[in-house]
Amino acid sequence: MTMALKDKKQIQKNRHFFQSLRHAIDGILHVLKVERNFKIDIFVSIIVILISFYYQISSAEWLWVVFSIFSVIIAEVANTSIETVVDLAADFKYHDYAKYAKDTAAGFVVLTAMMAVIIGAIIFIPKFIN
Ligand SMILES: Nc1ncnc2c1ncn2[C@@H]1O[C@H](COP(=O)(O)OP(=O)(O)OP(=O)(O)O)[C@@H](O)[C@H]1O
Repeated sequence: MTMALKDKKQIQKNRHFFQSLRHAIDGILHVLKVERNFKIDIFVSIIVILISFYYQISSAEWLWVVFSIFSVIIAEVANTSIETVVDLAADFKYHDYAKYAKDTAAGFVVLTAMMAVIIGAIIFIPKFIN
């Protein structure tokens, strides 16, 4: 809705790459605005990046850290997208399928976060111990 209003209620296809990119950035900023968990994800990601610099982790470890951070962020953006479509389709009325869709989307985020925590534990616990 916000994006459509800014773009004079555009519903036709984007005309060029930068228009597509601007809408994609609008989408990510929208998630940042409406999802409290997303702000927490960004905060935790910054902490993890600072710890990674402090311990001077290897290139291979950086790859896993970047993979983990982006996985959680991507999952949050996908979750918000699914929630928005569900609200639109269900019109904010209770529906069992709306619950399944939202709960499974939330499960996707939780599984991704679990993976990130496990990867983080494998990389950082040995460094914390030594
Ligand atoms: N239209 C609906 N019909 C049935 N259940 C719903 C509906 N909308 C929300 N729910 C239930 O309420 C929960 C919270 O929904 P909401 O849209 O507020 O997600 P949220 O709090 O933003 O979730 P998350 O923390 O995963 O981002 C859903 O996981 C679902 O179980």
